[in-house]
Amino acid sequence: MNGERTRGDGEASDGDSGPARGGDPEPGTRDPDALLRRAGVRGDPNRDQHFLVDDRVLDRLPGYAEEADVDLSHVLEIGAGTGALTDRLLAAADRVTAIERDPDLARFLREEFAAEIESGDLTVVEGDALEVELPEFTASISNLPYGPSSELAFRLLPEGRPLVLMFQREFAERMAAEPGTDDYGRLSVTAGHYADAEVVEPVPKEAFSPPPAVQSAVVRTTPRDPDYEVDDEEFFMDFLKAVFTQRRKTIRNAVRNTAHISGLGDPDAVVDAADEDLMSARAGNVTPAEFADLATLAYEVGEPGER
Ligand SMILES: C[S@@+](CC[C@H](N)C(=O)[O-])C[C@H]1O[C@@H](n2cnc3c(N)ncnc32)[C@H](O)[C@@H]1O
Repeated sequence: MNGERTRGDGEASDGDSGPARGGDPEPGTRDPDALLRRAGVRGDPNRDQHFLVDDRVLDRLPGYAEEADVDLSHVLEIGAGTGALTDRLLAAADRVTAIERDPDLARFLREEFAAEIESGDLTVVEGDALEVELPEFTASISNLPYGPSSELAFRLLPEGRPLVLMFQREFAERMAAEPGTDDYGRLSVTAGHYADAEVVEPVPKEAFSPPPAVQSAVVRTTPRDPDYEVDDEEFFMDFLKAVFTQRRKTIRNAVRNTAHISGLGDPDAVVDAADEDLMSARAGNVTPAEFADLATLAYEVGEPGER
């Protein structure tokens, strides 16, 4: 642990730790405020830049993977910023690959972590994490940029690796929600297709500089196969998207009203062939396995076509 300092307690004192004082700091000891000062940045919310400055949260993030016995031989970090989390990851992992889109921050990371790059412990990839080729990694631990967080999560989840990711709190809770709860929705089913998801820590705005507009939360996902089978994964995802656009309607009406999204040529055939009770339910109460059975039936009898 790096002490019990939190944001705003007036103890931002070790601003001279790190290379600026001469010598290379031990991984896991860099002060987040000092990194911000050395990088000379403030964080631009328009570029999804909210840097973690609470040491306790930074210290706990790799711990969520460690306590789940996650293989940390090659950790992927998306959106490395000034490297406060990168530094903690270097202390916990054998090897880290850090992706950062902002060229100024990528340059700073290459300077700040020159020794770790030189030793092969760290690779800095400058680019958009939605576009660059991802390396083979054993886990990802990231404070994600919130703008593309959904796309990034669904880029990572199919890789079948454990993830510890910071999201907007509402997104995190929807991702981990169970059927029958207010938060349960398309995101819960689609994320649950790849992994078990749990919210391990809510994180207040004050943990970041600059503070974001909304609260955050850390989600840990553990990959596993779903307890159902679907013939066509793409159709399953489109079918979920379709019926959840009408979550207040019965599944019967949702299937009928959303053929333009699901691509079903004959939604009535699906309604006629499906279980009556299921057709009278609402999407928020239907389990992933029930959705999978219904999507399989829809694929067989509903004439899926162009989407
Ligand atoms: C929420 S900040 C986290 C920074 C750092 N990991 C931390 O915890 O302090 C997100 C970072 O992702 C970067 N970023 C934004 N969009 C990105 C993208 N599409 N690909 C890679 N990095 C991105 C931002 O420049 C920013 O440094």
